[in-house]
Amino acid sequence: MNADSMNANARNVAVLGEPVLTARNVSIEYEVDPPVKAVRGASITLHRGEILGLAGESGCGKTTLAYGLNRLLKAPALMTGGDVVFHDASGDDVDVVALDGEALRRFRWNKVSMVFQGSMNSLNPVMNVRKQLHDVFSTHRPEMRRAEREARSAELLTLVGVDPTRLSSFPHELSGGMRQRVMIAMALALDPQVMIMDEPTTALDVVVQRGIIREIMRLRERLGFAVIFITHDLPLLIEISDRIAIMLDGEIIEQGDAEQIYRAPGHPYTRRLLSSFPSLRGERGDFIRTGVAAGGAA
Ligand SMILES: Nc1ncnc2c1ncn2[C@@H]1O[C@H](COP(=O)(O)OP(=O)(O)OP(=O)(O)O)[C@@H](O)[C@H]1O
Repeated sequence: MNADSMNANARNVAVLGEPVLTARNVSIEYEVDPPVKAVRGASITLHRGEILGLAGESGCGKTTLAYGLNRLLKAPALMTGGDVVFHDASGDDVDVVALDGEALRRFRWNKVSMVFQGSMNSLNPVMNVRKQLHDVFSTHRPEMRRAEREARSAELLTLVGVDPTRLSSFPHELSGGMRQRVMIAMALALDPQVMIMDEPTTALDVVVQRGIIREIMRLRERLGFAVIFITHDLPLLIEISDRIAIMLDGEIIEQGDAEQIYRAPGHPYTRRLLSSFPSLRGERGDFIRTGVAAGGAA
């Protein structure tokens, strides 16, 4: 991260203040034999417009927590305790754990959307991009007319850096990077206030990854949504996040400003995690400067 973007992030944190999603003491178990306590008393606060990075080694519970926050858990996973509250821009607080039926359906994707690990493979192979985007609107915005759906679909593709002529393409006609951009467009379709991104670029090559991350950063600046960004790539996380939460064995063991976590990690595990990425230390022990946050098209 360069000095300017670091300062911009610091400013964001300073003016953000207001939470958009608060999780307190969330516990999630897989009810198998023996049971797996995948998330244990996790508390996080996501502020309006910020990027909160969630880091930790494989199996520590990041994906399970993300699913819990968006009420996407399926058996044998069960949230055994805790509160999740969404603080809507309208001023209403939504008890996410209590939502069900129609209210839950309306909440998901409208308020909080998710880009899953490997989600580029979850596009329907026999439908073109237009139909898949239009379906989001027919389900969630039935009042939209066809011409509006078409215009919004084209606008969304443009936003994520895909030519709108691709609306007519089928998934197999797109590269992996393009498919992932289409998934991000779908997650953006209903203008959510929070996007949860679980390893959104891991399956892609590094150059394509960087392009997509840059696009996400730009979109966040422009549209103002908050992001929970999950990845194994701690250097990337330090570079793009305003704040970082570190997870170990189902617990959030440390949470703070990205710069603070980088410069003065409080927990021995965080120090170990940081030292496992030698690339994080330049000659002067400064932030790496790859320019992801700084811009330039992919
Ligand atoms: N369906 C399941 N049944 C039983 N245990 C599960 C199930 N899914 C996940 N787990 C366990 O829950 C724990 C947390 O898994 P989770 O996938 O949330 O971790 P993660 O940090 O996201 O890992 P990764 O980075 O590899 O995706 C792990 O011990 C995992 O083995």
